[in-house]
Amino acid sequence: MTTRMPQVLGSATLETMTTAQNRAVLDDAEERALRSAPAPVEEAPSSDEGWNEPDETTGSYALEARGALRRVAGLSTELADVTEVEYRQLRLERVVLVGVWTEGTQADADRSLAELAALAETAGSQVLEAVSQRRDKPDAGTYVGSGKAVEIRDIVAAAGADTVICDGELTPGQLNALEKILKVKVVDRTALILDIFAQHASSREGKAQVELAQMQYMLPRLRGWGESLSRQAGGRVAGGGGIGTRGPGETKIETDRRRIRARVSKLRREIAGMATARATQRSARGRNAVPSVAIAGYTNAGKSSLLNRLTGAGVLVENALFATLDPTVRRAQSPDGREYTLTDTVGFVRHLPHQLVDAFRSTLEEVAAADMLLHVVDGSDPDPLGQIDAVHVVLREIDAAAVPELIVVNKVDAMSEEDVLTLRRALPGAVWVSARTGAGIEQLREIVAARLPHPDVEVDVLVPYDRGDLVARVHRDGEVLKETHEAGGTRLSARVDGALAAALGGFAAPVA
Ligand SMILES: Nc1nc2c(ncn2[C@@H]2O[C@H](COP(=O)(O)OP(=O)(O)OP(=O)(O)O)[C@@H](O)[C@H]2O)c(=O)[nH]1
Ligand SMILES: [Mg+2]
Repeated sequence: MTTRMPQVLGSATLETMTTAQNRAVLDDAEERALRSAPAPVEEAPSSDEGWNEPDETTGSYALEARGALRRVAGLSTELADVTEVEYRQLRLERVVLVGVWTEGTQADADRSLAELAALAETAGSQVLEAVSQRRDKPDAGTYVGSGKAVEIRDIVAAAGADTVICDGELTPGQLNALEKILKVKVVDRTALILDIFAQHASSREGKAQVELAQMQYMLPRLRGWGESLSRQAGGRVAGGGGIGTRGPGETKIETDRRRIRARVSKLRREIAGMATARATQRSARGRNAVPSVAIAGYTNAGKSSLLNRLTGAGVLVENALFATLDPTVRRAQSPDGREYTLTDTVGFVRHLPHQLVDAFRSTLEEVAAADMLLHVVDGSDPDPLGQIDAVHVVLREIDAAAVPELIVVNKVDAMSEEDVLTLRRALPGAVWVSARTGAGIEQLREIVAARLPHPDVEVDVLVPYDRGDLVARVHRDGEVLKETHEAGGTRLSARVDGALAAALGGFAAPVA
């Protein structure tokens, strides 16, 4: 009695349209798309591999398709081009924030919304209102539940907002259903963070990584002509759309999907190439046995400020979330003269979208490959311990949990004495600094120096005065325990790595 195929599509009709051979390569959605497919309106860029798939360009339906209705360019509200992804077109200007909290205290919920507000402002929008709701779990259909959604609609209308941002990652269905009720654009936290990353990416690698993450986010959320394919493919055929709107919309979606998939694999290859280059640089540094220290931590904790303070790097510091996306490597020197590298990295956040962790994996490898981690925490934040937990979650995800970590509580200048005392009890092993005033920085340098991996060969050598280069190398790469100047040269007792020990091999000091 009931058929799964939409009624307008008799399989007999399909049979007459396509050859058996063609049908073999078409999936259900493509078949439905072809049924009313207009001639392709635009040409795909030839560089996008995967675009010229046989089912797109060959087959007996081509003639039929040419006789079908053509879409008139410029009247469609859907995406004109996959590179203009949906959320880039968002104008997040006047927004209302909506949160659902399922666990924790009211204060936790408020903090989460305050962070969402900071994210929204960083993305360039003005926050008009924020509402949160306590539920056992988000409503599967509308995230907040349909009754609450109606209340929110009134708030949105009264505030004159054009966008609602939900504090979580919503399913495409939830986003759709909410938009229907609220009558404004609905965006989730993941889309918001992706938007900030897109605005801040500047290097070729950063841009490619952000685009990859955006594409991954967008794939399951493509919509055409106001209806989402996933709703239709899921069997719940939308009532209002009708034959004419549904078909061409789907065609475009399938086309976009293919192009996005092709773009995703191209981006993956590009990013892998750039990651290889960086891994080579890293292993070159490794060969010289220069210890590496990575600065990681919650976004806006002051990581870049700390790098600047420790090395005079001149890296961008901004009171904005995710100001830094590209890793910056600088040389630093310990008080005893040993060199090491310091790497500034992208900041973390609670529930960092998995698409971003995945796309930025190669950048984050800098952290996993480091000898030591300076985990910078904003001590003036209302919830520093929560930030530390969130950072640990991401560190585990990128396999960096085993790297020795030194907690650096920053912004002590902005903390009350009481807060310092409380936090000191919770973080007994931490170093306390202010990148702004310089307080605690010397102590930090010393602790870092003491914790750097120690070269493992102890030597006692007499280096002739014409080999000042070797003495300099010992100072730079090794650890000098004792140095005296004697008639025959510089007498050094030091700890060095294997390569340097070999270079010093011929200068063993005479036993006294
Ligand atoms: N009061 C105070 N503010 C600081 C201190 N260190 C950094 N800041 C401020 O904190 C904000 C963020 O600093 P950044 O160094 O950009 O922080 P980040 O961790 O690199 O941030 P992202 O790259 O965005 O993740 C800026 O407004 C800094 O001026 C400090 O010791 N005290
Ligand atoms: Mg930074």
